[in-house]
Amino acid sequence: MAEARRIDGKARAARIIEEVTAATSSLTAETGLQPGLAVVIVGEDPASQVYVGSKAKRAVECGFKSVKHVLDADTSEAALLDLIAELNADPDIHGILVQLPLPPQIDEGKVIQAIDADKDVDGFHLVNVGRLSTGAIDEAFVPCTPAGSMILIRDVLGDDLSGLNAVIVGRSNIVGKPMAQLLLAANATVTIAHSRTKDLPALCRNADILVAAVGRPEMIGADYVKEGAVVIDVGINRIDAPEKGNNPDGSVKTRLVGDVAFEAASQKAAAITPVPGGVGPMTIAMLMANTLVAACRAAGRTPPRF
Ligand SMILES: NC(=O)C1=CN([C@@H]2O[C@H](COP(=O)(O)OP(=O)(O)OC[C@H]3O[C@@H](n4cnc5c(N)ncnc54)[C@H](OP(=O)(O)O)[C@@H]3O)[C@@H](O)[C@H]2O)C=CC1
Ligand SMILES: Nc1nc(=O)c2c([nH]1)NC[C@@H]1CN(c3ccc(C(=O)N[C@@H](CCC(=O)O)C(=O)O)cc3)C=[N+]21
Repeated sequence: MAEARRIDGKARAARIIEEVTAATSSLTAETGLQPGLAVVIVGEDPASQVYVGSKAKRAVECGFKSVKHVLDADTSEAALLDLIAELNADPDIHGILVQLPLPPQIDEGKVIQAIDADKDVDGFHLVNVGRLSTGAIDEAFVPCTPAGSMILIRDVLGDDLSGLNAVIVGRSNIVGKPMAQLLLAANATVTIAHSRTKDLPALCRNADILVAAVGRPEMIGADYVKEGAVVIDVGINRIDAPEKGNNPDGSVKTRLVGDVAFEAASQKAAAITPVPGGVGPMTIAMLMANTLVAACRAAGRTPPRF
């Protein structure tokens, strides 16, 4: 079979950002309301800092008010909950994102549930999880990574996935489970695999749609891929790249790879997302889309669909 089509998540994300920017401009012109996004980061994890930085940059591009709160790594749970209460009460803030993971002294579940469900642009609050899993998708905030992945899948296969087998590798609350809900809502036959799954390659070879959200660099090789499958690589793994030489400080340079061995899997897939430039940019675009939706709802307007 011919080499797979490379799904350009970066270009697709740029189109979503354009749509969000246009819709924001009308919302602000007609109602005077400017969408506001607050991003909260606890600690100095440099990888997280990069994501938070690009989120803030995109938010400004969209015409949002963007606020970033960086708290010390040793911040107490109580102090973080106080900040969330403040943001919940702030009428200029429509979306709140608390970057995960949080340091060990803070209970992540408690923090997520403290965010006003109507400002929960990550879609992690139990109310939004419940809406998604009961089919009230239009009222929910859908988690950004699965929502972005779903757009890429729909671009290739259309809105109705009837008769198609989807396998998701990974069962996290932020990626695997909501991804399964979206695929199910689109009529796919869904299987969720994880570290206890028996004979994973054989299971994956049954997938017309294969979503890898494992966190293991290039684990999904050609032997996991059905001929003609659509492969969505959610994984973001930074690995040493000695071939690139060293940084000025003597440390070895790194590169980003997904959970899928891209070249090998491309020989069998019909379409596949790269890393970088695949799901990652879509995640950020959907965060902007969710923030716009939150602001539209606050203004009593029907939000656009993405
Ligand atoms: N592109 C983006 O925007 C985003 C990318 N990511 C990336 O996606 C990946 C997954 O993230 P996340 O869901 O948070 O990760 P988690 O670590 O929460 O979950 C990983 C899942 O993979 C399963 N798993 C681990 N090893 C194996 C294995 N050998 N075989 C089968 N299953 C396995 C685990 O199984 P078990 O439950 O049994 O332990 C678990 O369900 C990471 O690389 C992360 O960086 C995450 C969020 C956004
Ligand atoms: N509350 C919360 N919400 C999140 O959505 C969330 C989080 N916590 N914690 C961390 C993960 C990870 N994540 C990514 C977002 C964008 C890229 C992204 O844009 N990646 C670029 C490359 C970026 C680079 O070069 O480093 C790409 O794949 O092309 C990656 C990863 C969101 N996450």
